[in-house]
Amino acid sequence: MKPKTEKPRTRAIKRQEPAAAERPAEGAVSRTLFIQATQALGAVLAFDYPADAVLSRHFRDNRELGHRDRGFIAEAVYGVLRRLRWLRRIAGAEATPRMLLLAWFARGEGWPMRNFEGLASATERDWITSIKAAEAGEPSLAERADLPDWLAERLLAQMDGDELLALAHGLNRPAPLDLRVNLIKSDRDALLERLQADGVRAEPGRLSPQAIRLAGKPALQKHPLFLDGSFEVQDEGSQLLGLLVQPRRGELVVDFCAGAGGKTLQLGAMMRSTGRLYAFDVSEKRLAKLKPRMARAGLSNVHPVLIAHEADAKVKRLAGKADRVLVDAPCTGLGTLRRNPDLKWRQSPAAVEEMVAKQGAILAAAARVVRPGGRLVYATCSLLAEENDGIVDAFLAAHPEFRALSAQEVLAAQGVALETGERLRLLPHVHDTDGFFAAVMERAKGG
Ligand SMILES: C[S@@+](CC[C@H](N)C(=O)[O-])C[C@H]1O[C@@H](n2cnc3c(N)ncnc32)[C@H](O)[C@@H]1O
Repeated sequence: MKPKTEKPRTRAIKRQEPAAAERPAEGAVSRTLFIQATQALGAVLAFDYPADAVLSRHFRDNRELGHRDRGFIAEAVYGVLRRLRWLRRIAGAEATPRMLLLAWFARGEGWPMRNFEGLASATERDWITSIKAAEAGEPSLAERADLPDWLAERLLAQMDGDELLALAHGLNRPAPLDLRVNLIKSDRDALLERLQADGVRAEPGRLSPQAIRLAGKPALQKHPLFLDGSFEVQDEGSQLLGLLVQPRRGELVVDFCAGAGGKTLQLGAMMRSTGRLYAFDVSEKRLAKLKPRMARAGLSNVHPVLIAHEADAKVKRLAGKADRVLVDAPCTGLGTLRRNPDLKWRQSPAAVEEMVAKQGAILAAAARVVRPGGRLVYATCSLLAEENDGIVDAFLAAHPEFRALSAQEVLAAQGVALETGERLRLLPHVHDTDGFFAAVMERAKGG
């Protein structure tokens, strides 16, 4: 079963002002805020919807929550999601959301006992004291990695135990905030200077020449440079996928799985708003989100096209015509666990199987759109070989008219020095980006 993606429901709870006696010690939080976090966590742990959607709903239903309170709740919920397996080991397999949160603050955040006064009952405080001692028994590798067994097993087929732990550690750290400069409106140095002049702590990205990495997570949605389209938020790793496509002015380019257009906007800007860039997707809702972003970015070369499926007549009409095609395939998203830690608990072997079938079909359909001599890029934000090399190997075996190009060489030609070999593999603990995979292929001139 694929996890659901929309419409979470959480119960609104009334917020009362804490009585003087309830006020927290320094570093602690109020009893009311803790109850809010418990409610939000309970809703998230149903795993019916993505955690970010459940939290947004919770905040909409509880509008009195201020910026700091929201931050506290979100961080607490994400903290528990990242370390859920470890916390259940400490707090018990049947631990309630409240117990998980108490265990998280006691062990994960290392709160001293005085922070629990006024927050937890005497019985709970006794329990917290007991769980502050080390847990019994040797944890398994999957428990240490805080991954479900099935996922740890698959990753262990691709790497050794030490690397798995290093990867898991990288996936359990919060992701930094990266921006991509819009090349038709600004350049990186100029944008950096303007942001820094506004007090935004920022530095050039280390991998993508279009990237700026921010210190902390400033809210920039109302910043004039965001509103005038000078930048977009885009993970630096994701930007490298756009570089692999390397679109040029005047070309016909297809972003086959465009979604809300994270990469479409980058491709459109690299084309300097010339040529034709088709943004295909099966989701009307996601494509609708692309439209205001295109306008803000000042792009007039993007054509969003809603398709029913990959074999839609609108796709077939472009057969053999595109200079470049990007397939940013739907996937399990396991490379984005830093941002979406709930995914490791919501995905399943059955979901992987379903994805693999879909990915193969989409890649084969997208390949038909590539002109002879044109380029095809297949990418995912998954860590699993079956969604990555497995799809590309099967595709190349069945399509002798396509040959592999070296991702490393394509990037090097654009000034990106990355020892990645033929296929791009980005990993959080190595590159400090989300996990990404990409393969670059070219259709033979007479193919
Ligand atoms: C990884 S997301 C794309 C993210 C997007 N490229 C970005 O950079 O923001 C995969 C997208 O594939 C779309 N999709 C799923 N099945 C598809 C199909 N058969 N044909 C085209 N797009 C499809 C999904 O709706 C989703 O938006």
